[in-house]
Amino acid sequence: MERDIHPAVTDAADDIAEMEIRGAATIADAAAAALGEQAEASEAETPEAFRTEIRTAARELHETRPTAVSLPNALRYVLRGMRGETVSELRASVIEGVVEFRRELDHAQDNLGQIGANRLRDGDTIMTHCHSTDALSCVRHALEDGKEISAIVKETRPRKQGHITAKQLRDWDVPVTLIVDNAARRYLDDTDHVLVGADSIAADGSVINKVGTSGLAVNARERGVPIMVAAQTLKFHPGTMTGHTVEIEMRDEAEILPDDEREEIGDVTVENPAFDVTPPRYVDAIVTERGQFPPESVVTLMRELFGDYHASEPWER
Ligand SMILES: O=P(O)(O)OC[C@H]1O[C@H](OP(=O)(O)O)[C@H](O)[C@@H]1O
Repeated sequence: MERDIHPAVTDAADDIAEMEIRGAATIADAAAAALGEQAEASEAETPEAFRTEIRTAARELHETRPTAVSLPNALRYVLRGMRGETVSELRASVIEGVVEFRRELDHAQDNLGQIGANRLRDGDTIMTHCHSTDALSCVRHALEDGKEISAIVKETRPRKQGHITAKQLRDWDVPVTLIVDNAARRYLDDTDHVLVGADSIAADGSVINKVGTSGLAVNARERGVPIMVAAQTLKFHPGTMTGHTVEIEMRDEAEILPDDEREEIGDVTVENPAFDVTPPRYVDAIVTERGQFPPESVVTLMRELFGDYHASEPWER
């Protein structure tokens, strides 16, 4: 069956695993697009062969990274919409589902951005962690509303995605101060909002985001700086409604300690968790395309959105 998988799927899966494609929303978008290419190019001769092919492709994409729930949510969206009696009907339904999913994702990010922008005042300084397209959508809308925004950007070790944020903000003419992660507490005194994204939001309102978010949130709370999480509902983790926890991805040690440096230090254990969990009490608002929510109340919206969720995933059948 493996040979029927389109190169667009294996390439997307490799790029997601290697973080050439990264960021929860971007990963979801790329995975959906790859499923669309699989459907388009499929040479399956029977409906069952077609279904198997799409499920196999979805499984390959699913196995890349475990934490951002936007990925399984995207795959589920497309696979649940797969219907028809013939290969061509099935193909059309998958392609249509992909187009619809990607359109909704763009709309959600745009709507969320407008809602998040309403929280920002003219002249505010934000502090960012990592690179989040949902968070940047809030800044973009605030700028479009004519507000002046400045940014303190944490570089975000070990992969320094803060540089991507800094570049985007500079392209929008936003004044940027880049700091090392360890300087964050000092600069919170100059910050009006901490603004971050999310890879997953749990049913209790916990925010799973790039490692370092929880420490930043605790420090911000101590300093009285509000913490705003920009996360479209695609980031809601349905499994957490039924007692599952969100798996935290452990990445390669070499991201922290390259081999040559390791040789100098000697035999040490290196741990490289990519994400951490910020408890709801440190978060002021979760901004979604459906409005802003205190973290403790997201479960109500999750029930509405995932009411029919059950643990068996469509790509496992
Ligand atoms: O969906 P958007 O808002 O773009 O990004 C959400 C989150 O995804 C990223 O993870 P990684 O860099 O892929 O490990 C960051 O943790 C970021 O906050």
